[in-house]
Amino acid sequence: MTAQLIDGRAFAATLRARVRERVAALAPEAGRAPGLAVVLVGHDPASEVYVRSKGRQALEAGMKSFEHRLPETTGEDELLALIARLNADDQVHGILVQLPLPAHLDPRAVIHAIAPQKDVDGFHISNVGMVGTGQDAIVPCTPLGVMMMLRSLVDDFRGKTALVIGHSNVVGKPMARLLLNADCTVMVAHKSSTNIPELARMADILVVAAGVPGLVKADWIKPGAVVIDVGINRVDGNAPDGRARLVGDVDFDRARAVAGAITPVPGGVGPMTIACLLANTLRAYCLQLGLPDAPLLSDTKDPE
Ligand SMILES: Nc1nc(=O)c2c([nH]1)NC[C@@H]1CN(c3ccc(C(=O)N[C@@H](CCC(=O)O)C(=O)O)cc3)C=[N+]21
Repeated sequence: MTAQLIDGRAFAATLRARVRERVAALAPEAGRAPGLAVVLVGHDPASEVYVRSKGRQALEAGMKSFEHRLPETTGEDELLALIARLNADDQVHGILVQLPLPAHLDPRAVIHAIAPQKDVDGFHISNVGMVGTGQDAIVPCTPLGVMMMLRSLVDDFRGKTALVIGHSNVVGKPMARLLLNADCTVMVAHKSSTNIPELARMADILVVAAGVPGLVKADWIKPGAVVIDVGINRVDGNAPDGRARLVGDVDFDRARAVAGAITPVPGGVGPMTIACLLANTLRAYCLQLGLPDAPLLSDTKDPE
């Protein structure tokens, strides 16, 4: 058997088109468009790439994009003052502070300074707590994108068993909560747990967000399982042009022969993360303006 490839670029393109249509219908005048502010402190080259593509995709969706690039040496007071201004700015409906922050800045203090209704990353304790208690809230972009892809493949989460490898606040923990909210049976493993292979073999749904290239071996995978690879690791060499290439946390070439469906890296979860940021910005806009907030992709089975 060869696994079905889950095309994250196609899902993301469909979601972006739906966001664009909804924005055009809700805010025909540019002056009233949803606005996304992205804050980048310092010069992490990978972060700069994401900031640029977020800004470009926001504009393509008919939104306004505000970029704030601050020097590496920015003090916490200065960053908190910027967030206070963005919280008060009625052109800004979504605020994302790019992580990781330089070591002298406390990410918790910064995240919790963002108004929860503008927290399009879904990292504020208020949104985290709402999702944790099964309430409607702004959901972190990566797990949201994963749920949208899973919904197209899994008819009913009841009776299904999932393993999430990695328990970060950004991916693993919210991922586990969303699967629980969908009535899945959920296991969460630390990446260095010695019994991961046995746990994985029980999983109908395997979500890997460990940041370890090739961690998940083909013989850990239950035949026919849905495998979602959240890892984005840069490894040197091997690309035809000798440059660094991206690989996931799953031994993809061998896993393909066992899994029922699998996401590639690149072109899997990554593009959905950015598309979900736009969806969250639209959602935040609707919440702030008291507009109805209809589902975009989560309720559909087919990305076409
Ligand atoms: N507050 C905050 N929120 C984030 O969501 C956030 C962040 N900080 N810091 C950095 C990480 C990283 N991240 C990615 C998003 C999309 C791709 C993506 O689209 N990747 C492409 C490949 C891109 C390439 O070629 O480099 C793919 O997987 O196909 C990757 C990484 C969001 N992050």
